[in-house]
Amino acid sequence: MGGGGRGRGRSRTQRKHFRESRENVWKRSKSDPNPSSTQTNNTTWTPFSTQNPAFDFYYKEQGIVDPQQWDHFVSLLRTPLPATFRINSSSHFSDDIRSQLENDFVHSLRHEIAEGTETEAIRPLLWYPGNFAWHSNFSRMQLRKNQTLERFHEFLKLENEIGNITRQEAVSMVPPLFLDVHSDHFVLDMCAAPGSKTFQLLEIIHQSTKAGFLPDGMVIANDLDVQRCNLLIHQTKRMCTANLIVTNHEAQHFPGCRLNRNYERMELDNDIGQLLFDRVLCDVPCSGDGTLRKAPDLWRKWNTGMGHGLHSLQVLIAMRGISLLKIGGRMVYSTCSMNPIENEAVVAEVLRRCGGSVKLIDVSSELPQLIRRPGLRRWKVYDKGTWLVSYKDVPKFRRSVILPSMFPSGRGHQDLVDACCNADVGDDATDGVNGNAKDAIQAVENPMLPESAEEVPDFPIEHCMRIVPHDQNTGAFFIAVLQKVSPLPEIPEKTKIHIEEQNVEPANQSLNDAQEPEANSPEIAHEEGLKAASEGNVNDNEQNTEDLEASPVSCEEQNSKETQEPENVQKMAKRVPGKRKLQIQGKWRGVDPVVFFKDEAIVNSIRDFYGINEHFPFNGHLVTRNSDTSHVKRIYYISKSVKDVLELNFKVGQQLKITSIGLKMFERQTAREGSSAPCAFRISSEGLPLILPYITKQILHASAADFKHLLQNKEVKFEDFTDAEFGEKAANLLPGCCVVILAIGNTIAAESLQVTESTIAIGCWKGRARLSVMVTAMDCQELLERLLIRLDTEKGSAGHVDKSSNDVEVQPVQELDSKNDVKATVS
Ligand SMILES: C[S@@+](CC[C@H](N)C(=O)[O-])C[C@H]1O[C@@H](n2cnc3c(N)ncnc32)[C@H](O)[C@@H]1O
Repeated sequence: MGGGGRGRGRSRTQRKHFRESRENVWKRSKSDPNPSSTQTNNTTWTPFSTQNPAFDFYYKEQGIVDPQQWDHFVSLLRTPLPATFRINSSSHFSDDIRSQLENDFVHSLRHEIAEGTETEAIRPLLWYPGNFAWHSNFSRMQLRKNQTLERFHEFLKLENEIGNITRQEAVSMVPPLFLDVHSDHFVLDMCAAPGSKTFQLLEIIHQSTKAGFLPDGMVIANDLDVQRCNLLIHQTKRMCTANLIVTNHEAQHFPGCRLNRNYERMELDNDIGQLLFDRVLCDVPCSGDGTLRKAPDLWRKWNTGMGHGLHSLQVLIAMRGISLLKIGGRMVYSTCSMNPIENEAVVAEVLRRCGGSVKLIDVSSELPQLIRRPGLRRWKVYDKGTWLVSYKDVPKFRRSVILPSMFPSGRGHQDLVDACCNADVGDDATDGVNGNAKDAIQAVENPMLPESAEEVPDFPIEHCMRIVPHDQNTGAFFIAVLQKVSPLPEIPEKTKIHIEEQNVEPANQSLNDAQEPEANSPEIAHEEGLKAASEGNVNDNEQNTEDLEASPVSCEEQNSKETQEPENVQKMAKRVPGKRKLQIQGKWRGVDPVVFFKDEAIVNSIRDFYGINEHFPFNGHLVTRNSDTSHVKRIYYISKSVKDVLELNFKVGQQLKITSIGLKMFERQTAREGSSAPCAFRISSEGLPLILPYITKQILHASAADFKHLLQNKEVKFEDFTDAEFGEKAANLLPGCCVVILAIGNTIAAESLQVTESTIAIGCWKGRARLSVMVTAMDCQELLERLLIRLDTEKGSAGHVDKSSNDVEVQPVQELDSKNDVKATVS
């Protein structure tokens, strides 16, 4: 999906204005003379009136659509995209959500909206495994504005915020599915922000994990843009995972973290000697023209130069991904662009550079219900008003911009390299894409290039997949699945430096336009995202973080050619201006150190207070973002896999620039009564599901009536609980944090209750006279929904839950606290 900073650098007013102008782009009207408009349930949509003739011209000529399908293709591109969403397959509540959707919305919406038609208003996306993904017949704007859909829209918003549902464009869900991720895989998501695919990868990794356990795998989600990293952190925070590291690197220079060969093998307490991945997702920055349906304003800006400017960066990122892949590992390369220069040309160039060590896999038998088209075998390059069929057609003065690798055969590549090393850069060097004309590479024409040679790739490039809007009413996407079958060939040093440097667009400036659609996608959190992200572990220090910046790479590792950090990192740092310079390896000032938390006194006090049994591993699994452990406010829990990577990172001189790691497990809490609570740390809502099966003290089991009472009132005096015995037990707890579990049926005897994945529990604070709930209003609202569904199921009533007959007061969403945890009002 086209990424890049929509909303970035805009003021609140500018953003509001921007949202409004976007809404005006698709104008709604009752009478529409335009034959290409779409009729949906009595609402007629007039398509955006501005077309881009260059777009039509380019894609018609590239032959991405059969001429007889062209009108259908364009009419769909000009029609708003139907909203799609996915139930979090690893969520404890996914069964509840599914039954709520089926009971409340499929039937009622069909009845109210689509009466008299055969079409269901919402239905499962059949190609998505397990039918976790759903398709609606409404665009996002229809969902927002149509009153009949209001309750459904509120449901989607709430469940999305909580993390049980993710609103995501259907085609954007495809690339992670072709990665074939297993729960024990180490996965790298190279260009991950805003994180919709990262979330999906985490879902897959966690899918069959039992309560209280963590999968063996992990995900590293990386993005170049620090602000988009914050969106990513906000997005993935909803997953409550201990198996994630968020990093902030240029993907093409992602560190290899290879241990010095002289490192004593004996000292390794794990098997990781370098950072290699089972799976790599390479969802690169692109021109984003496959997202026109949700970002029609891109149409105005679209031009062929966008693809040209990104091609080299895309190749570099994909090559780095391949080099970080284990032998036998899979990499998915994807874009939300239809442009062959960003797609087939990149894949073909990667295959050429990898010389047989990487294969393009035929995945036609996977996800059979997903309609896709084969990759193009022929395409042309359009530059300055001319179609170029082969590199030999490129005028000399354009050879800094139009590269051999943009053509199907890729021929001319070696000539370009040779020319780079030999040729003088003359005065005729014109504007390179990156604006540094003097650095532009000059190539000489290869007189040996056979005139008649057919311009097609030497690879089965048709194994790539193109998803187009008019096949299944979606956006457009390009996907290629690659497998590394043997080590990469050694690249001559001279060539390598040249390849690294050629024609790389200064990403932050030029990508902004191209990436706007992604930034405006439904899956992006809005302002709250940034706000909440700052509550993540990006910055946990109260002191000046400048002093604490991660140390630059200091190891003298003897990297293999394959995993070595490209030598020109420092050169790049000198070349790039301002902000980007700060973002080069370990130089970004806002990132706090990651420190293993080893304060035994605190750890023991937590263990004793909650009676956490010894099966829950603490040793080496707790980290903080503050080197002064006496001032630690938050303690994060990391999985064994993340711990192994972190230990490796320390051994190689902290090459990884980590912006977020692990799951917030404990948070310092001071009671209003002063220091009366024996334990200074409360369990955070995010960490509770993981640690719950191991807690033996400070725990209560409430009947549905008392649980509901707590959720509705947030504070309940001990004597006000329906069950007097429960009130008494609550009064007898030690002051401070405690956990209240919803009892099943009429059973509240603790011994008969087993914590499972679907157990509902909340953190509370035991004060002098009352229990106070320590979860957000939004979490309360969501838990009440779950409670009602459970009660309904227990009653055995089939079908619809009539919320109106229940005395639950649901709070309006806008009043909700954006924080995940709230401080309790301690009595
Ligand atoms: C297509 S978007 C990624 C969308 C993301 N995979 C998702 O599903 O939410 C591309 C991302 O690449 C990032 N990016 C651009 N240049 C990059 C680079 N050189 N290294 C790493 N990330 C980069 C952008 O900030 C943007 O967030």
